[in-house]
Amino acid sequence: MAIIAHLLSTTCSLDVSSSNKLHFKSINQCSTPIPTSFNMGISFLSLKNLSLQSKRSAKYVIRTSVVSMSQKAKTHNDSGSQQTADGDSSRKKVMVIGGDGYCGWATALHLSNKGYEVAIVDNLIRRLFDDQLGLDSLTPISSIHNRTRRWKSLTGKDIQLFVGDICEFDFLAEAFKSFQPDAVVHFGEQRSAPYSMIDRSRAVYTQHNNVIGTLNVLFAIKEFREECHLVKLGTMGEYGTPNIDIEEGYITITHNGRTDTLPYPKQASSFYHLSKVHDSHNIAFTCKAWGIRATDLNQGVVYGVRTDETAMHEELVNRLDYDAVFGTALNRFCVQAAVGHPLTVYGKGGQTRGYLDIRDTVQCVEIAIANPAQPGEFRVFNQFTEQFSVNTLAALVTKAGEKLGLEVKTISVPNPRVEAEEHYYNAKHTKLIELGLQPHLLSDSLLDSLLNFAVHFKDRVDAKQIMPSVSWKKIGVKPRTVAA
Ligand SMILES: O=c1ccn([C@@H]2O[C@H](COP(=O)(O)OP(=O)(O)O[C@H]3O[C@H](CS(=O)(=O)O)[C@@H](O)[C@H](O)[C@H]3O)[C@@H](O)[C@H]2O)c(=O)[nH]1
Repeated sequence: MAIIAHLLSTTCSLDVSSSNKLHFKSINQCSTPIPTSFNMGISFLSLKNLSLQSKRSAKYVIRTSVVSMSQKAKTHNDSGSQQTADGDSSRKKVMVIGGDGYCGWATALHLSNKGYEVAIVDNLIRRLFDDQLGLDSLTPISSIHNRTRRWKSLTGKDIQLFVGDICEFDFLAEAFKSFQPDAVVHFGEQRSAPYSMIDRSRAVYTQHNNVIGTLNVLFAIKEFREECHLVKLGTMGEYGTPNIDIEEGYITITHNGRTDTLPYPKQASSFYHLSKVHDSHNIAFTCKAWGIRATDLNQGVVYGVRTDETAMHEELVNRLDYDAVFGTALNRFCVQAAVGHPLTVYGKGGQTRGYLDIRDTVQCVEIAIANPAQPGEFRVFNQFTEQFSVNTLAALVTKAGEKLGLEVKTISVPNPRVEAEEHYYNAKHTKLIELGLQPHLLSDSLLDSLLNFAVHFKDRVDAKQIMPSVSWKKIGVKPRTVAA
């Protein structure tokens, strides 16, 4: 281990192959440059003694936990099983890109628990964003290596790990050829709207990382694994807030006497949300042109932290963001209530979105994988279970907080975003239900447990991270640190 640690702190690239041989390549040989935006932005950022150069050597490739023969030979009767042509029972292989993040980690464990053979692909940059901006998860989270080791020791199940950047095609190609996935779940994107609106470099980074990463995944499927089903995390934010019902991906329009079913109009409202629109177009095109099979999961705002698997051990605990850059509305409100900070409703608070429990995120992805799209099909599911306005969420958290003896106040914060604050919103979300989704609707007990969770960790809250400091209108070209 000491040797490996030393090597990682130098400018070497490391590949631990399945034959347990170590392969070294110089970074110059194998990597494309860090996105320019990062090179530009980094010197302005508070790095809390972090050595960026060593963090950047996350451009190495580590592959661990090769599935043992004995494990392969086991019979699985759960949803991860499939019959091979010769009648052998083997497990469906799922590559979870972004498997160290909030939704990705919970999903990787869930699929592993259900009998799928899982590999996580991740460049660990989400952890670097926290270090750059001086943020931290409410919950203490273990390293990805400790996470997967703990999972193995608790369940006997291996999760393979490929640490690297999917924007580097060579890395992704190696991971594909080595793991040979039957399905790829792609969470590996910069997913914060405020992050994408900090400055020019973050806007460019977000679109480069998300669009190029997805393009590379599409090329990898075409080149190495034609039958592989792409399950891509999109967003309900692709649709914006039109004054008509939102359909699931497509709308049938009659115009000048002719009728066609067309992609639903996209009106995204941040450089992040726009990156998902661009992804959807690229995926739709490659389904048509190359026969890729894909499901775009237009997910709403996720809340909650515990899933059956992450609750098994403290080293498996998921991250929970409450800061104004990565924290999402309901999670933020629960943490705010726990520490006595007024709930931060932006503007008039009539902003309505689709929401879902993280336990339903993992269920939806499992359903999509178990019911793959056909070759050439670009399928779109709206992945949320209930709609709420921000004002309604604040009222629910106030009521739940009071039951626990917390005094909860709400303030109206000048809206840092450009978005409608009062609008019509009615989005369809029936396709996943038809395939068997059993929603965990927002209940008093979930709010109680989320609030209790937040109270438990309240000493870890940095109150300076709660108020928003990223403005949609003030975004400029100058790289900036989001001041705490
Ligand atoms: O303290 C807050 C935080 C948010 N909001 C409002 O709550 C709504 C939702 O904001 P959010 O930060 O919870 O969610 P958003 O930025 O839309 O992004 C999150 O939810 C998206 C789904 S959706 O919103 O597009 O349906 C995912 O794609 C993203 O990855 C995820 O970060 C917005 O109108 C926002 O203005 C407040 O009023 N107060």
